[in-house]
Amino acid sequence: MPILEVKELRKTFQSVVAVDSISFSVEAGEIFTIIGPNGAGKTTTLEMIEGLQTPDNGDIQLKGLNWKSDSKRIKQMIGVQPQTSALFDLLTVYESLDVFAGFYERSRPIEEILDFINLGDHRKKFVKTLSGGQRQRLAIGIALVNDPDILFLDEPTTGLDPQARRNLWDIILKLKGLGKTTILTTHYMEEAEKLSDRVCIVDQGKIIALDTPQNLIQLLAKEREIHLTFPSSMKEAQNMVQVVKDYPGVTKVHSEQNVLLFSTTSSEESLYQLFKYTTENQIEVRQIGIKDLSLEDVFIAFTGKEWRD
Ligand SMILES: Nc1ncnc2c1ncn2[C@@H]1O[C@H](COP(=O)(O)OP(=O)(O)OP(=O)(O)O)[C@@H](O)[C@H]1O
Repeated sequence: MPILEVKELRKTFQSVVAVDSISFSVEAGEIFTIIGPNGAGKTTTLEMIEGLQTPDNGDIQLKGLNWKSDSKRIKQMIGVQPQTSALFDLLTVYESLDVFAGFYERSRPIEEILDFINLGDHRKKFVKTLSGGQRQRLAIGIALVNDPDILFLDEPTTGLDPQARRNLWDIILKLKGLGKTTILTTHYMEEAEKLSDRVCIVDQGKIIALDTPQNLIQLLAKEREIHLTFPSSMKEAQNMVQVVKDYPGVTKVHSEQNVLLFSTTSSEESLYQLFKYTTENQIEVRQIGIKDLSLEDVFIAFTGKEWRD
């Protein structure tokens, strides 16, 4: 049984359809990422699952329980990362965790959480003196106080510098090591690609693609762009255009100075023939490149729009 099941979730605000019939399920232990541009409906979706907003329509099951009849049990089972603006500036790191732990019947030892979020040395620091990354780590610690099975992290790395973002990635991956299920939202494609078991791309309240990052990229990977750089003369690159254009699967080919560029739907076969030809004819190749696709390419392919961070 999935740990979370969402069916045909819908939420409107006056004339705005924020979430438009979204359905998905998440297995225990997954890092499941909802990614989409500003206003796509990520926070609204998350808040409905967290019980903070009531859907107009649809069904949410957390370990088979629903908010209407089992809210007390669900609250013990989920961990929600608070907005860092909701932290109390005049409490210390330790006190912040202690206050939140008091809200629950069962809590994880605070020392263990401090260690987990790498704030052990800062336990006596006031929240107002923490860096952005440290605040976000504290917010994850707060989500962990009741030792939940499922954690909800809403854009935990927005606004952080690259190093602080990477430190947070390490913590999110450690959550997986503890066996937790994490539902994450982000604006950052690279983050979704690095962390997620599965990625759900949303735009204008609808799911436009849902799969593992690798499968999403694979969907588009049928055609690859390959480029070959020859030592200096333009002659080889120009001559090779004539050779490569007849290879099976080649859809486009041209040369730019000493570089040959082509697209092919059967990259292995094309490369095999190409290297056979250059070896037999003793043509030196200086560099070869195959363009890797990213989740960003997937988004553009599905929506026809440029990705906007
Ligand atoms: N309380 C509200 N009242 C009116 N409109 C709302 C409200 N909450 C969200 N919306 C609208 O619903 C749509 C989805 O918003 P939501 O915050 O869920 O998107 P998001 O993907 O989380 O965006 P962001 O990345 O900017 O946080 C937006 O058009 C937003 O303006």
